[in-house]
Amino acid sequence: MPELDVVSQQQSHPLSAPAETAIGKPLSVTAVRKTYGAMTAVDEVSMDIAAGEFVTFLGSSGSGKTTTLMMIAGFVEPDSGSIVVGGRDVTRLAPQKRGLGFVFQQYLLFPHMTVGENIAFPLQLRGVPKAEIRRRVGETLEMAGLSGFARRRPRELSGGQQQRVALCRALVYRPPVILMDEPLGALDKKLRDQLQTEIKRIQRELGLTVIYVTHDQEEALVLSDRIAVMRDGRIDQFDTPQELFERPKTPFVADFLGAANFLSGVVEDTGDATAVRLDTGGLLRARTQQLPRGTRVRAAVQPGRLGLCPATDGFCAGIVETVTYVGTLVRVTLRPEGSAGPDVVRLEIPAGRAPLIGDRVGLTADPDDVTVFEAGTAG
Ligand SMILES: Nc1ncnc2c1ncn2[C@@H]1O[C@H](COP(=O)(O)OP(=O)(O)OP(=O)(O)O)[C@@H](O)[C@H]1O
Repeated sequence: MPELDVVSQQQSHPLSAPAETAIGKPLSVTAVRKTYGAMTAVDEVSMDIAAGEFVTFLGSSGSGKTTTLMMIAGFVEPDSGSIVVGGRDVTRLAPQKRGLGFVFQQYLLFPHMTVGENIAFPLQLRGVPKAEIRRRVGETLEMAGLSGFARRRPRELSGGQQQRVALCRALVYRPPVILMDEPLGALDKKLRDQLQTEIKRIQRELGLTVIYVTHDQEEALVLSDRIAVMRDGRIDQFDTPQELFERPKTPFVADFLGAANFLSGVVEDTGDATAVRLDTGGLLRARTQQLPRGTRVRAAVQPGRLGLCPATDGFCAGIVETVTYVGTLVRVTLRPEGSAGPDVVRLEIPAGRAPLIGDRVGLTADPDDVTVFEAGTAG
């Protein structure tokens, strides 16, 4: 049984603990709202997060990610709505009474304490006996690859090491839910990739529930079981990375996650697929949404889902403007023919099929990869 697998993995882990303390708890946010004067920072956000799930709040600056996280943490009081962790309503509880762990961008380590003392601190607060503290600090350092660093002070560590200590300090008392706000934001890409892998490994091994804030799409895609895409204090869509890519519910989601191409047109035919007569003249088929004939629409296609064909065969023809090699892929930009289309269409295709700059080519797309939005849909 899968549940037993999770428990047995945990028991073999250095941070092993009874299942009821080590496995993450579910969390429900219901209609939380926060205003600052006339500004609505978070507008009736609701979500149910399962035990052991890794959820990311993704959105541009000012979309309400941090405010939502801070309401869950207890540092910001919601105007209305409720927050329930593991069946307990914590909406009006002080942060330290919620039993949650935090890791923020600024590591917030105590500079006068050693690494070991920093990690021991949350356990001391909870009155854990000294011998037990020593054991748990040692185990946590080992898990984070920091054995041998216990006596150093934070200033004697690199940024990545300090961030790992901050992670250890959040993990050491085995909180059922860990909240992370751009914890890797200050680090360079290589270190970020490495720590992303570690965070994910630890989260899986301990079965923790994690809520993670980032504005970095790639980071969200790598880490998350589900992503809440936020805009203007609301959740546009809360789904798995695959669903967000394949079935974006708004143009904003299509654009934010994949830098989609948008092509305008009018629904000409419905049936097995929706046929869209594009402003550039061609016919594009989409299987995703049925809209009445004559509806003005925008069709979204991700760059990786477009293919090249002879200029006369595709739904759109154009001239290749740039070809950029990115490993085994090439990024191609195409200037579509006709004055009514987008300025440029972006494709990402295998390097072996790269066209030449100046080639006149056509575009193809599988109807399953085309999402159609009514023109005027927000975003
Ligand atoms: N204490 C505050 N007083 C007034 N306005 C605030 C306060 N905190 C946040 N806001 C506003 O609420 C909105 C949401 O802010 P929030 O920090 O939640 O966004 P965010 O998505 O986390 O952005 P970022 O990625 O830039 O951190 C913003 O417009 C912000 O200016």
